[in-house]
Amino acid sequence: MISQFTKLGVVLEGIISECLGLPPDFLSNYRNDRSRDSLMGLHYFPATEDDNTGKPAHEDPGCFTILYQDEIGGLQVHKDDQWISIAPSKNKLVVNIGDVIQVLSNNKFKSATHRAVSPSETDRYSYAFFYNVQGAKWVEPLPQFTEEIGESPKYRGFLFEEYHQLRIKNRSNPPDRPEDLIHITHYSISN
Ligand SMILES: O=C(O)CCC(=O)C(=O)O
Ligand SMILES: [Fe+2]
Repeated sequence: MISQFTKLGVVLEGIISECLGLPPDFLSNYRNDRSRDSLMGLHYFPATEDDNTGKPAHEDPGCFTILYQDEIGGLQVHKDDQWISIAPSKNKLVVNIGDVIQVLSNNKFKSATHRAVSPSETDRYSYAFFYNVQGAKWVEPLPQFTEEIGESPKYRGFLFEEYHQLRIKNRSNPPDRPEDLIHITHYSISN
């Protein structure tokens, strides 16, 4: 399964690079080390009477994520102030843009805010394949989306590892107030 996702990711890297107006091999060169890519199998238990949060709203930190959900459904994407349910289908994969692409493109592409709702009375399974970058990778808005077009960078640069660790800490050591959770806006430059 990992090798299938990896093959698909290589195709998607090219498509996303071209959609951004970059050379088709841009992302594959940028992501020259695939050691941080990971496949996660997720098992959601049925919702309880007062809580149907499967996975709370978030953006994925890496480049992009390929999601496969079973026929139960529950994946939702936030758009125009609404939660849109993504209908499950055996033949459907969902690709979410992640924070790294948002930063590289200086917000031209937005990382998808999404969540998973737990089903009532049944279990749910999904798979997420995370296309990350290696920990030592420096992430900052590319000149093509800043100085070359007269735009100021919307983020300061950071090491992917640092951001990834902060995101892991959100889960392992959650802050008392939800507004203190670390998002990519942690690196925003306010002009
Ligand atoms: O289970 C799902 O459909 C979504 C999982 C997800 O968004 C994640 O693991 O980052
Ligand atoms: Fe996610």
